[in-house]
Amino acid sequence: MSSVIELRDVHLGFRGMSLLTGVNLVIEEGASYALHGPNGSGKSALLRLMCGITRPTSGSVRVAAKYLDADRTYPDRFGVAIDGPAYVGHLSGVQNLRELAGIRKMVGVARIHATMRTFGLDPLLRTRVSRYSLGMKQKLSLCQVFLEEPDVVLLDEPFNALDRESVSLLRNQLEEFRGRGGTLVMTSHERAHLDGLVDVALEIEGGKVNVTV
Ligand SMILES: Nc1ncnc2c1ncn2[C@@H]1O[C@H](COP(=O)(O)OP(=O)(O)OP(=O)(O)O)[C@@H](O)[C@H]1O
Repeated sequence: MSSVIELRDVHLGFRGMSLLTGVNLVIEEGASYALHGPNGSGKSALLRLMCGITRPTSGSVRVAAKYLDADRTYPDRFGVAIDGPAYVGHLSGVQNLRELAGIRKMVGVARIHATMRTFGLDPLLRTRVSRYSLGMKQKLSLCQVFLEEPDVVLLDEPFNALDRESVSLLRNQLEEFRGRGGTLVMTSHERAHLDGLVDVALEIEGGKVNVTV
């Protein structure tokens, strides 16, 4: 196995407060990780570090070269949902995804519709996203993550606001993603949702990350 992300002696602080204090962690290709810890322990902050949205105060975060090229600071082939859904409120769900797909032109309308159906969203629904329910916004965010068939997926509380059927749809999608060798790191306060979906459980405690399974 090769590593996708390596954190070496990572410290992260804000305004004199230390959140992470010497994190050493290797995310291996094709493995799935659960990231646990109490509210405010730094789970989202760690996910942001892993994809380069934020930089550590000290230490290093290295993403495997195959996901980066010379002019790239944000890794390629990563699907990330960390800080809640990002969308254009006055557009419909399908219009939002078409805008997103238009940036890289990797996928067409058929793939957009199929992805929406995977998560239980109707591609023909014309409701603007600002009027979507919380669960519908969450599903749209998951569509954004999986639309271009990423190799590495980082998800912060992906089961939030999902009803039972949608939880099952997401679990199916994550199983399929694992089945095709994807690398996954995700948080969930509802540990049962992750049953059978992860190889390694990580726990943030006192600014450090411990492997618990
Ligand atoms: N950019 C930032 N500037 C200042 N403080 C920050 C920043 N990012 C995170 N924090 C602080 O770091 C702490 C940890 O936040 P984080 O969102 O990573 O926790 P979490 O473990 O994901 O929590 P939860 O379980 O509630 O989602 C919080 O107190 C937060 O306010």
